[in-house]
Parts: sequence; structure tokens; C-alpha cells
Amino acid sequence: MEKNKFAKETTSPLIVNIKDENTSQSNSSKDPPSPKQPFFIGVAGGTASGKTTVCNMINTQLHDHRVVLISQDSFYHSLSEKMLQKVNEYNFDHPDAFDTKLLLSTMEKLKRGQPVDIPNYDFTTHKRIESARQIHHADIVILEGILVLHDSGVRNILNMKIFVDEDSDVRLARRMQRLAIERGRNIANVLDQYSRFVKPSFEEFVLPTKKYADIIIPSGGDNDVAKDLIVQNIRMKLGQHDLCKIYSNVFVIFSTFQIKGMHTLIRDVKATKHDFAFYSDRLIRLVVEHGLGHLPFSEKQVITPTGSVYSGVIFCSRLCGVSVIRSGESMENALRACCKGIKIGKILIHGHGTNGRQLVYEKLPKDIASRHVLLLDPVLATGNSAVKAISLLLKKGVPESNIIFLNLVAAPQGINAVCERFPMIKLVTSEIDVSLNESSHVIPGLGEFGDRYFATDD
Ligand SMILES: O=P(O)(O)OC[C@H]1O[C@H](OP(=O)(O)OP(=O)(O)O)[C@H](O)[C@@H]1O
Ligand SMILES: O=c1cc[nH]c(=O)[nH]1
Repeated sequence: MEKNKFAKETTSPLIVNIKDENTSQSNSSKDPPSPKQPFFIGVAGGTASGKTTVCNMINTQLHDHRVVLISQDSFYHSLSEKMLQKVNEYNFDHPDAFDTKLLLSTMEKLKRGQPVDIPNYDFTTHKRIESARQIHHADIVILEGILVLHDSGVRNILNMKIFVDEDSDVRLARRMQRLAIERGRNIANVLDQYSRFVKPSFEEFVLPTKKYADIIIPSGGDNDVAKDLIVQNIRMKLGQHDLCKIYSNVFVIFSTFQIKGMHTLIRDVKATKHDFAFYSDRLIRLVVEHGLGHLPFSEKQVITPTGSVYSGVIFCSRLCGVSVIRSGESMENALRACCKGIKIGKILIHGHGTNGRQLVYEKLPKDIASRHVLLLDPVLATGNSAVKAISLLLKKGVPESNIIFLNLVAAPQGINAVCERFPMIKLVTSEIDVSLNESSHVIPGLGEFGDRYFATDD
């Protein structure tokens, strides 16, 4: 097999790739995400790189959550009698040594909030033993092992992917200490296995998975700065994730580097007016597209030019938009670009502070009660404006479950206010921020959206 170019990489002095991978949610209205989904963290890296130290640290620091640690080693295939006779020829560091199908189905069950059995693998007999470990519920699942980032199915389930990097001499020395000195294994045998299987498999299969990591920890177990950053990052992500768990109708669009980059640009106080409007527009378009995915649909088959059948879907509802003046008007173009000829109503809410918001003006389609409504407002802060706007829509006869609130940046306070009052609406946002400041601005936020977008700030 061809050697991967990453095989020659040396340990980086930096943590790289920190990216925000919010909960990946299904966008089918037929398949709402389970409110019980745990947060999955994968910790990969070579033998003796310090993976266990990193996992223990995460476990200790997140003691206020139910953390379950799962080792990929538990999913080793049992060796047959024939294989056992040639156990010294068996490569335990090859992806095929693991029952990845079982690992994947176990993770999928945990994701659905179902109980699972974790196999119990005996390293002396190289077989699975009867007594499996049962897991009924977890807030956080940490999956640790040399190849946990190797399989794309497993990777897709992980909310955070960590690669623990360590110098190969240090890893070999630790492995010798562990196996030869602590467990009394024959030194020549440990070295032989290392040079024939462990090192080549590391280069061919383990190291190339580093590119999938959100976070790379250099000097595995000893890197306190990296460990603190990881825990901070997990806490932040859990904050977002917890809200999605509490409210199954809150959807954060799947985050990529592009999306994170656009957020970085619009949140920068030094952003030019053009950049602010341009990148806000791009993000808004993504939110609108995601939001449309929550509309009901029915199945439809068409014949393609090749004469084959394509099984697809067709949207089956009447729509309209409603923008909250003035910031919500910034989202109208994206909605029009996606929904040809869509009617867009307007609501003006005036006032500041925690309870001073008043409805000043409204102009809505007459038949709004029979439409699905895409409510447009890029900022959800205290939630007072959104509550007023949604209350008006309900008064006009729109069923709560027909409202999809499209938003760019939401504060947890606003999410709580809206979702507690209107549990049936759907809220789609691109990022959930940390909090509000004393003047009810979202933190870290992006300042006064309307003033920045429409260039009325001095
Ligand atoms: O959740 P809340 O605390 O109610 O705050 C959110 C509201 O604040 C912003 O409008 P703003 O009042 O700044 O007016 P503008 O859109 O005209 O700039 C935003 O567009 C929301 O409508
Ligand atoms: O942070 C905030 C809060 C309300 N409105 C905004 O535009 N930004």
C-alpha cells in the first residue's frame, strides 16, 4: 500500500485545526434529532502517545457531566485458534484488527440514546469474554484508540476529534517501559513487534488520520496549555450542544472552516462595511437553505434524461417570509433567491431593554394562517422581539409548528425565552453565543447588526 505523505511529518509545536463542529443535525422534518444525544469526543494517536492521560484529564475536568470512556481496544476481533498459533505474525495495529462495524453500530445506538454493550476483550487470550460492559446513558462519550479517526463513519459521529502527537522515540521508550518492564514481556519480542507492525502501521494508518483532527496536542500528556484549551473548547461546545439537547427544535447549521471564517470576519470590529454585508449575506443564505430543509415534503419520482428513475422529494407547502424591521430585512434577498416570488410580510418592533419592546407596525399576507412562515431576524438577544413577533403570528392564526425562525447569532437567554414559550416552532441559527452583556448585547456577538449591515453606524 502506498505510504501517505503525512508519514514524514514531525510533531508540530502548535495546536492546530481548532474548529467549531456544532451538533450535526438532520435537516429532514421527518427525522427530528433525539434530545438525548451525547457529545462524542474521539482521541487518536500512536501507541503510548498520552491518549489516556488526555482522556483522564477531560474526564476529571468535566465531572459535572456523565462521561463515559470507551476504548477502541474493546472492539478487537477475537482471534481464531488458527490465528492464535501464529499470534506473533498478527498485526494488532492494522484497521482490520478491529470490529469497526460493531464499533459504529454501538456509537449509533449511543447517539440515539439507546443502551449498549461494550465488549470485554482479554489481552492475554486475545478473545472477547462474555461479560460485556453495559452503558445506559452518557452526556459525553470519549472514544480513545490508535485508529478512532480512521473510519469515516466513526469520524462523522464525533463532535470533536483530537489527535495526540508525541515524538516517536518517546513513544517507543514509554511502550518499552509499559510492556517490558511493567508487564514483564520479553524485550526482544516487544522491539520485534514494534519494528514489524507498530511503526509501519502508525505511518500507514494512524498518522494520516491527523489531518482529520480538530485539535492536535503536541507532547501528549504534558501539554497543560493544550489541555486547558481543550476543556474550555469542550465546555463552550457543550453549552451550544446542551441547548440543542434541551430543545430538540433548535438547529445549529453544520459548521465548517468556511462558516467559522465568515463569522470571524463579521464579528471583527474592524470589518469594513462591505465585508460585513458580504459575509453576512453568505451566512444568511446558508441559514435560509438549512431552514427550508425543515419544510414538509412528500416523495416524488422523476424520469432522468437517461430514462432512469430518480426517487426524490417535492416540497408541499405554501410559504411566506416575515421580516422583523430593520435587521430582518437583510435576510429577504436570500429568501427571495431561494423561493421564487415568495410573499414577505413585515413587522416593526420598537424599544430597548429587557421588557420595553412594543409592536409598532405590521403588514402580513392576508392568508398567512394557511402558510408556513419563515420568520427573519439575524440577532436573537433577550428574545423580547422574537416573542412579540411570534405572538403576533399566532394571533393571526399561524399554527406554532408552521413557524421557522431563521437567525444568524443567538444568545442562550433568547433561545430559552423563545423555546420555553413556543416549544413547537423551529429555530435555525448559525451560531449560539455565550451570553448577553449588561446592555443586552450578545457576547461575543457582532454589535448592532442593523447599523453595521445598513452602514448607519458612525
Ligand atoms: O432579542 P432582543 O433583545 O429583542 O434583540 C434582538 C433584536 O435586536 C435587533 O434589532 P434592533 O432593535 O437592534 O433594531 P434594528 O434591527 O433596527 O437595528 C435584532 O434585529 C432583533 O430584532
Ligand atoms: O447584540 C445585539 C443585540 C440586539 N441587537 C443587535 O443587533 N445586536
